[in-house]
Parts: sequence; C-alpha cells; structure tokens
Amino acid sequence: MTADPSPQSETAALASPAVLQPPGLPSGLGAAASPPSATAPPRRSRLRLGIAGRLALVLALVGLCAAGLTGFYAYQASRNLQVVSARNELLTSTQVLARRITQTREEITRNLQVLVNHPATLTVLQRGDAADADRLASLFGGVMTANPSYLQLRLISASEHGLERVRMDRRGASPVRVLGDALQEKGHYAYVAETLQMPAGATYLSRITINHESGTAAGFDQPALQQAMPVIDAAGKAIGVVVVNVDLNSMFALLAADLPEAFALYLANGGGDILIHPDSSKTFGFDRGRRVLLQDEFAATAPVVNGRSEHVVFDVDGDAEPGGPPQAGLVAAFVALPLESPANENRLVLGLAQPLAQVLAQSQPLGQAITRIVLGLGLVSLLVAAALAQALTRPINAVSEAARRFAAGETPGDLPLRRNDEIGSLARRFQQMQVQITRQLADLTTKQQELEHLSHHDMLTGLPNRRLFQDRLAHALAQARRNGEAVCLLFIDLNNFKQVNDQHGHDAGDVVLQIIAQRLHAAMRQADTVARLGGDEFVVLLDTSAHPLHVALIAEKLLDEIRLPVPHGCKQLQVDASIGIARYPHDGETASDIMANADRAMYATKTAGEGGYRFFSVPLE
Ligand SMILES: Nc1nc2c(ncn2[C@@H]2O[C@H](COP(=O)(O)OP(=O)(O)OP(=O)(O)O)[C@@H](O)[C@H]2O)c(=O)[nH]1
Repeated sequence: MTADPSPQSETAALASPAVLQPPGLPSGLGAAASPPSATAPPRRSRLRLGIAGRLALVLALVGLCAAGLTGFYAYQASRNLQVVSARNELLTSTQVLARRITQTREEITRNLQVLVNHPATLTVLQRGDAADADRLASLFGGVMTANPSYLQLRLISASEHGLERVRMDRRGASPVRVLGDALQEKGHYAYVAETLQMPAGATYLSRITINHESGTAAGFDQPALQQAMPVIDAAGKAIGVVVVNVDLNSMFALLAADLPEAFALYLANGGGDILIHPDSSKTFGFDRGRRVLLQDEFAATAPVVNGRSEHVVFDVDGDAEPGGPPQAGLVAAFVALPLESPANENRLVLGLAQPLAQVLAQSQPLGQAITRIVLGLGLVSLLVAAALAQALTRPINAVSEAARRFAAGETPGDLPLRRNDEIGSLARRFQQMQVQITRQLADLTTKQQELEHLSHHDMLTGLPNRRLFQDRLAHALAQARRNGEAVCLLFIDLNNFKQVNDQHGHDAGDVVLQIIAQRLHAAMRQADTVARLGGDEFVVLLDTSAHPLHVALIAEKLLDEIRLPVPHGCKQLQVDASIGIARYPHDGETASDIMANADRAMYATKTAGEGGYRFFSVPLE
C-alpha cells in the first residue's frame, strides 16, 4: 500500500461516495472499491505544519516588525534628543567660555589700568627713577605671579625709540626682571606706535600671532597676543605704554580647564584663520604661508566667521562629505566673540565640539534595551502565534482525521461540534454529510441484497431459481466427486396444471404454485434444495446420497404433499405431479446429464398417463 503524495487524492476520497465505507458495512464492498489513498496514513502533521507554521510565521513577523519599528523610532527619537541636548549644552558652554574670555580681557585691562596709573610709572618714564623702576618691576612680578598666562609685562617709553624701561619676563613659573643692555627699543612695533596714538584708558589689542619677537625669554614661537595701554602725563601726552604679552595656550588651558575632557576647543580670528585646534598642524597656517580656515573645515561656521550670525550649532556625521577627507562625527557650537579693537581683529570665533560617538553613547544602553525588548517581543509573538496556530489547526485536524477514519471504515471519533465558529460549522456539516452517506449506503446495500436475492430466487414462490439450483447442483456434484459420494435429483412437473389456469384463473394457478412450493420446501430438510425451474416444474436436490428405497419414499412423500387440496376461495383445487429421478454417478457424470436424465424419467412417468415417480434407467432412452 502506498500513500498518494498528491493533495488531490485526499479530496477525491472525500468527494466520491464510491470510496466511502460507513461503519458496519460488509468489509468487501467499500474496501474493494477504495483506492489506496483511502486507507493511506493520516497527514495530520503535514496539515498542521502547513497552516500552523505559515500562520505562526506571519504573526511572528508582524509582531517582530511592529516591535522593531516601535523600537527603531524610539531609538531614533532618543538619539535625536541626545544630539539636540548636546548641541544646546555645547552652545551654552561655548557662550560661557566666551564670557570668561571677555572677563579675562577686562581683567587684563583693569590690571593695565592699575599699572598705567601707578605713580611710579610716570616717574620712571619722566625721570628714569631707578627706585621707582624697582618698585614697578616688583609690582609687575606680583601681577605676573598672580596671572600665570602673562608671559611678559613691560613699561615702554615713547622716547628713545621705544626703549623698554621696566621689563619682566617669565622663566618657567617665575617672573624674571630683564635689566641693562637686555632692554630693547620697541618703537617700531605696531603695539607701541598704535597704543601711543590712543586716548587715556583705551586698550590696544594685537592680533593673535605666533610670537617671533626677538629677545623674548618665554613664549617665543608660541601663540600670543599683546594688550597695551598708553601712559598719559599731566599734559595729556602719551609718554609710554604698558604692554602685557599673554600666552594664548596657557590662557585657554585655564579657561577650559573645567570643560569635559572630550570637548575639543576651536578658536579662529575674524578672517577664519584657525588659532586653536585639536590638531595643532592646522593652527596658524598663515604663519607658515598657507591659510587654514575654519569655514573650510566646517562650512556651517561661515555665517559666524562672516559676521552674519552670532552663533551656530551643528552636527556632522562621520565621513558625511562624499569624496571629502575622512572626518569623525561630532556635534559643535561656534559663537562670535566681538572685540573692541577696530585696528586689528574685530571678532574672534570660539567653538566647542564633542564627538558624536560620545553623545550617542548615552543612547547605547537604550538601544541595547530596545534590541532585547524587540527580540523578547519577537519570541513572545512567535510563541503566541504558534499557540494560536495550534489552537486553530487542532480542530481542523480533528475534522480531517474524522474524514480519514470515516473513509477507511473506522469510527470517525470526536468532532468539534460545539464550537460556534466556522470550524464548528464545518464539523456539523461533515457530520450531516457522514450520516447522509451512511444512510444512503445502507439503502444501497439493502437494494443490492434484494437484487442479489431476486437474481437467485423465483419471484412467485421464493424458492431458488434455475440459476441458483444449477450452481448448487454443480457444487454438490463436485463435492460428491471429491468424496466418492452420490447425488440424487428429483424432477417434478405438475400434471394438467394448464387446466387450473384455464378453469380457475391465473391467480388460482399462482396460489397453487405457491402452496405446493411451501409444502415441498417444508417436506424437505434444510440442507436439501427445492427449486422452481419455471412454469409448473420443480426440482429437489438431496443433500446426501440416499438409497433408492429411501429416495422412493421421499418421492412418495412429495407426491402426497402435491396432491393435497389447495384451498382457493370457496374451492379446493387439486393437482397431481410426475416425478423423474436421476442419480450421480449412476445416471450420469455431469449436471446436464443428470438434469436431462431426470427430465427423461419424469417425462416417462408423465407419458404413462398417471401421477407417480420413476427412476431413470437406460431403457428409457
Ligand atoms: N398460474 C400460472 N401458470 C403458469 C405459470 N407458469 C406457467 N404457467 C402455466 O402452466 C402451464 C404449463 O404448461 P403444461 O406443462 O403444458 O401444462 P400441463 O397442463 O401441466 O400439461 P402436462 O405437463 O402435459 O400435464 C401453462 O399453461 C402455463 O401458462 C405461472 O407462473 N402461473
């Protein structure tokens, strides 16, 4: 037996009544007509995997997509919030830093005012008083000690080509006085000439450059700026300047000391030339003959550099510029720092930047949590989907199994009849169909049995007909041949039966035939066969071989039964019969020989003109 792999075979088995066999039917009927697929093993697992698997997959995917999308948008929103928060924080920090720079400059200005207005300053410039010079140097030293970013503090005379009168340089942490011939003429420097042109109290602010001034003890080749203030005498004439050299790196290191370590500091002048940058090779490019501009590195800073905007905040994704140099992602804020120095810089651009990776690092735990939640939800949705699919397919499988068992002639089993959904409806329809098919098949079987009976029995008398009789005769002869036994056949023909019909009607003839048939059947044993060959001819096949004397007694008995009157209405009808007897193997070998010889014997009896019986004998021929 092979299982039909095609799904159609299962459908066909259900659709065709010919292959269904309800419980209780003779096993040969349905089973013989059933194709192999009707008894093929159940395919529950395939059905379950098909629908359940697909349904679980779809539901799990939907659940996973929903959780994934929600997680993705939550993560994106969190990420954007982090960036916006970082931008605001950076802008605030940059603005605070800018205010500190302004305060530092104002502090320098106040220090310069103190030094310019010190009485010793005038006396040193006007009279060259050595004691006052000493006092002033000491004061300068104190100021430098208090301000570590001051590289140099000098009092320069307007006369004598701008000769330095008091000069304190920084060597390491300590201020050191420069004396005698080491003092230089500085009248040709812009910071001297321009400051002398300024009114009392005004502050000169140099451009921020690399300090190439010869004779500088400290800060040589370091970025620096000079801030200077004129010394005005009683006549209102500028007679000297006090100049402070500020170490830019030191000043900014102090100012930015409390900023987070990952913050990068940027400073550019009013033209955009980078002065402070995490990559020192990009600073003071103009000093090496090649300008390196802030707006070239960060295009977003152009409005601040050009004075069109006070500040700008932006973020750059790593390697965002197609074809450009590789760039790490960052969030940055740049602010304009106005200066009251129209002669040189009128603004600086100050900026702070934070690596984007560091900003987004705060989103990482959230991202990991979201990933875990999405995976968890995906797993849960898969399990729920699998359970749902199982719950859905279990009753379908029950109906499918019931159909298979019904087709195989087994008890169908439980059906989900109480469900109120489509599956319950399917089960109820299936049960109705099953009842209907069972009933129709039972009717069909009854009719088949009736047909079967009719084909082997005489309709009028209910006795076996000629066909069945011939079968039994052949069977009896075969058995007798095998066992060496004898068979005896009595051929009975009613005498003058035509007259009954003619005188009393055909119905009366029928009644006579039926009554005689009953009597013949009742007179014989169950194992013997009494059959009607047709018309008024009957035959009796004796089951066992009997002695001729015994057979003669049987023939007598049968004649007595036939001759008994048959009541019909108010009349008593009576017929006689002629019986011919032939025996195997005495009177013939084959069924046709036995039949023919019994017929001959009967005929011989009939032609003798009276009822009775006669054994076949050769002279009869
Ligand atoms: N009522 C009735 N008559 C039948 C039936 N079958 C045959 N016959 C009649 O039975 C008669 C049989 O014919 P025969 O055997 O020649 O009549 P018979 O009068 O017995 O003649 P013999 O056999 O020579 O004695 C015919 O008249 C048939 O019409 C039947 O089923 N019912």
